[in-house]
Amino acid sequence: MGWWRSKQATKEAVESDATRESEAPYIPTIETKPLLTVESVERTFQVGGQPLHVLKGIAMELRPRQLVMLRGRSGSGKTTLLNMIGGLDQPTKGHIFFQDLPFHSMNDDERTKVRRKHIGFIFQAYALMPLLSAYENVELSLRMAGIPSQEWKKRVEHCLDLVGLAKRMHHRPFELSGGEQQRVAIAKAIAHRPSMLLADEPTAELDSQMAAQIMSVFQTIIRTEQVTICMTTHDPTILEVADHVYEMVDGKFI
Ligand SMILES: Nc1ncnc2c1ncn2[C@@H]1O[C@H](COP(=O)(O)OP(=O)(O)OP(=O)(O)O)[C@@H](O)[C@H]1O
Repeated sequence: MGWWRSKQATKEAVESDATRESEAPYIPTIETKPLLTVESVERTFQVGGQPLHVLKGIAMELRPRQLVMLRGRSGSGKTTLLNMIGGLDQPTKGHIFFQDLPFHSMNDDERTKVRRKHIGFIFQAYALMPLLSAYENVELSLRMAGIPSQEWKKRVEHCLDLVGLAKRMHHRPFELSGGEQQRVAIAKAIAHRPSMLLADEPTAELDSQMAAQIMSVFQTIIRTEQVTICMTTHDPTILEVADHVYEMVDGKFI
């Protein structure tokens, strides 16, 4: 293809994109107000009577429908930070606002209520009930969140369909592969429609193909469920799908 023709092809592609864009409804990709704001956060543990400074002044933001990754070596403080973002732990110093709610000054009961309604968690080791089927595992999370029982069936089926497991919903965890179990855990974590999903090393136990499937499911649920995802990882190969990567070294971002 000559220079002119390739230029013409590009022009046509741009014009047809522009036409599609003008027909599509306007959906802003990134809203301006952050979902979560972390300001000057420090976390110190007392170990054997000595202070251990694990987080040393962290500032970050999560915006609606972003996929954000925390990357760093083992022991750098990623899980400690994720626990704080999810309201499971509180900073020694600094502020964490989930929307307008000050996680740093709210008590355990107040944070638990926010967590149950608005946050979903995914762990490295799936955390499924071994005797319950995929369907029953997801249903359990709706029951725990206090969702009315008449809504369960539709929502459970929808969530399992989203993660590509509609045909496996009556399997128990031991009848599923590691990647499939992690996808059930994702369905379980999004069932109550949280606005934020936190995942601690969700791909660590999986081979690269299964890890790629999990990242593809994350991209789908950001789009369809309007969720924001913050995850920790060691894996450099999955970083390219992130909207933002925070690199942590010894309790600080670099
Ligand atoms: N409750 C605690 N009490 C004392 N020390 C703690 C506590 N929680 C975490 N630490 C210490 O804080 C440091 C950071 O731990 P953290 O689990 O946040 O690291 P990480 O980056 O998530 O590591 P990994 O990738 O191995 O999970 C470690 O030295 C750990 O021993």
